[in-house]
Amino acid sequence: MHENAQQILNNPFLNKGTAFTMTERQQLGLVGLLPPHVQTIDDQVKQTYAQYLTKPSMLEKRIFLMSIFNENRVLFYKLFSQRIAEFMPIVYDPTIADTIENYSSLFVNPQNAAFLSIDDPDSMAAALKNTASGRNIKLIVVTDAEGILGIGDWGTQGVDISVGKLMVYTAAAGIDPSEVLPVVLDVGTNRQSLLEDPLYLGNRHERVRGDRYYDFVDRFVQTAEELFPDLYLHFEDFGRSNAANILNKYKDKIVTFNDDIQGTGIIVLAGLLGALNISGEAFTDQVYMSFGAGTAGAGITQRIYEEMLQQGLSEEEARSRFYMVDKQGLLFDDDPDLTPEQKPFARKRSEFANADELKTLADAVKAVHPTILVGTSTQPGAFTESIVKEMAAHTARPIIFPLSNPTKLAEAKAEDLLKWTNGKALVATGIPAAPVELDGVTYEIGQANNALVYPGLGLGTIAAKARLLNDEMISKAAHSLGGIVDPTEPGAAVLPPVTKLDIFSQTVAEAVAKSAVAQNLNKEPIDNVKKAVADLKWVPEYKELTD
Ligand SMILES: NC(=O)c1ccc[n+]([C@@H]2O[C@H](COP(=O)([O-])OP(=O)(O)OC[C@H]3O[C@@H](n4cnc5c(N)ncnc54)[C@H](O)[C@@H]3O)[C@@H](O)[C@H]2O)c1
Ligand SMILES: O=C(O)C[C@H](O)C(=O)O
Ligand SMILES: [Mn+2]
Repeated sequence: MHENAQQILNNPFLNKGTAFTMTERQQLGLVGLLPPHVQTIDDQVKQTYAQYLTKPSMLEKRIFLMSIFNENRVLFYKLFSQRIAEFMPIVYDPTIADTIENYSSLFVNPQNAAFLSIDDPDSMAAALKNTASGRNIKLIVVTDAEGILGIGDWGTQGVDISVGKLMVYTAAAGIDPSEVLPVVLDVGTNRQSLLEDPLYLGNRHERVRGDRYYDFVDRFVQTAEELFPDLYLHFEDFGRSNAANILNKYKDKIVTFNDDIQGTGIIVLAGLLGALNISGEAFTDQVYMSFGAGTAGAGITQRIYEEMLQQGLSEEEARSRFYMVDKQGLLFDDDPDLTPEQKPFARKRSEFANADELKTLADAVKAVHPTILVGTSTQPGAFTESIVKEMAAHTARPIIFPLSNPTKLAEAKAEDLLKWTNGKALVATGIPAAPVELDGVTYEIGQANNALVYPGLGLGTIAAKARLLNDEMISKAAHSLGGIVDPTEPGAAVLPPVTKLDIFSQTVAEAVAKSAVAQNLNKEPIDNVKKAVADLKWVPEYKELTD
């Protein structure tokens, strides 16, 4: 046996399985290691998909697809890119939540992720080098797993969100899978059931907080930047008390992105622009209510506020359009528990005769009459029939986005929102939702999930070799999604369909890269932005491994 043959078969970036040609088999020492018939990638895709169909549950389907991912990246992405809309709920949200909750007991393969432990910070550079293994890393998704989706703290098991987000980057935007690195910062977990689980694979202690935590994050950022100079650093699912701090610390220095704050802000803004395109109402006339004013809720609010300014409102006028509701009820400026991100949007008690009574969403909706209601609260069913009907009684086309993930945490179902409002509600959901039939109209439901924008945003920023990812680029990303849906079509969705994710990721990327170049943020000259984006795109085809 050729000494590298087994290594090649075990390397998912090189392995082609039965598709190794006869010449490759001879030159690489693979003769006899594979059944004699050489398959094409299309044969492999057909066979793999047929096996996939035999798996009885979404979780088993995901486990099967991940076994292909573990063994052969090109085959995995060939299959995924042909069936993006079908596979998204399996590979990504909501099924990914099940695999995160069960990560330790399901563990078979580390999936080329870097596990960085706060108990061993001195090994960080070695750990990153070992996992990169000489690859030119341009994109990292890092999590500390304190706020995974809406399911909370999952310690080391949260690594799957980094792996999953990166899979969508490649399937949607063609980011080269050999140039990405999923990372988990294991700083402990406060989930007692994990600490007590004999199978738990992470550090068995409570989350480290304060300076030691921030020093560890900083050491990670510095080390990653040194090792990978062209890095786009994506932060995912950090906790409410850290996410914005980390973004604010680094966003003016390096190319960094917080998906829950910025990605969600972009997709919700795009969804609102789509909804108002359908209703014909003005953006600046809207009254916005955020239910669940945490990382995502505050990030979205800030983006919508920036848009109000851009559309001509003064800061004071713009602020007057926003209301935040969290556990306490409507947020007021005398509340000592407000987060720094909530403060600018908290109201004065003097604005309401009954301010002290506004302790629930129902009270707040009744007092404010919002035209837009966005849920990022992790409270299932919080958008009740009576709340929705109350909202619809005061606005012709209520815009309602229940965005909490996964499915079990959504504030409402699209179907109910349409039924309760006789089809008037303009709806988008965090997880995919089937079309709704009502009174002879088929309502397509847009998916307001940051996965619809972060791949294009990353592709555009990397293609432009931008020094930073700034607000202007973010705003352009949100606006670029307009014009894909025909708003005159009855039941039109507020956002473009996931079936076109690969196409509009390109659109987003071009808009973002163009903005970077227009602002002189590109580190190297670029004459043709479209070409720069197209040239970066990786396609899932086998490359000849012989010389
Ligand atoms: N669709 C998307 O693209 C998208 C993006 C990001 C987050 N999300 C979802 O949004 C949810 C929140 O995520 P996050 O990262 O902002 O988490 P977070 O913990 O930072 O924020 C959640 C907020 O909800 C508040 N909350 C909890 N119980 C409440 C109650 N009973 N009433 C009102 N508010 C309550 C919390 O106090 C907190 O401020 C999650 O379910 C997540 O999956 C969706
Ligand atoms: O991961 C998702 O589905 C979207 C978002 O980033 C979330 O945290 O819910
Ligand atoms: Mn997230």
